[in-house]
Amino acid sequence: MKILVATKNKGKAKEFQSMFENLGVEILSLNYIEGSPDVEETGVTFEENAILKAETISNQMNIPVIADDSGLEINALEGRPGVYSARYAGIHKSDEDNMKKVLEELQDVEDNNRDAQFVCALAFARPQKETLVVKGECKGQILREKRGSEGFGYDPIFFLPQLNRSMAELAKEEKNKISHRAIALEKLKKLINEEDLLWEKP
Ligand SMILES: O=c1[nH]c(=O)c2ncn([C@@H]3O[C@H](COP(=O)(O)OP(=O)(O)OP(=O)(O)O)[C@@H](O)[C@H]3O)c2[nH]1
Ligand SMILES: [Mg+2]
Repeated sequence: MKILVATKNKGKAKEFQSMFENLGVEILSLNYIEGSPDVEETGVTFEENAILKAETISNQMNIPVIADDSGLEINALEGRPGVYSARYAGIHKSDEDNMKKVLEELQDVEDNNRDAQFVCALAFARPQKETLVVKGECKGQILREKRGSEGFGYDPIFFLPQLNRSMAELAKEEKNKISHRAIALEKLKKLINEEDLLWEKP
């Protein structure tokens, strides 16, 4: 079985592939589809943007599609970068630039006020069926400098106190057990299962 994930982010696509591996599902991302459009993320919430991406691509291709809209919310920055996480330092800036901006903004913020969470909304859009939407969160703290080289995005500056490591110091199997994306995906699988049970009733 193949599932299309409406993302151009290679880090996300890899994590989905890994999380679906033991189910025998192959994940395709928009990087495989020539000329696939950039869906404009005009929503103000993660859920709105996930629905926008999933429904636009599902309507265009007439197939079921999962989309992920995710980001980092930092309490001391009133929830920023939030839905702007991918473009926090500017549209064409890199993960490095985004991390640098966050670290600079938090320079004078005390260690006990650096709480943050990663948030992931997943939308599953299907032709002629209601779109399913779920959300997962993972709590941590923002470090003062990068640690580790796994993962993507802000992982090197996101510290998990309960594991005493940064997200970028976790092996992919470990991240894919505790991450915002893993938690959201578990919820989505549950919803799909419940739905199947409903449909299977005589
Ligand atoms: O360290 C991180 N570990 C993660 O696990 C993670 N998940 C999301 N993020 C950040 O949030 C943006 C999403 O923005 P986003 O949902 O719009 O995705 P994107 O624009 O990169 O790709 P697409 O899916 O829209 O095509 C990303 O670029 C990252 O900066 C993460 N950072
Ligand atoms: Mg995006």
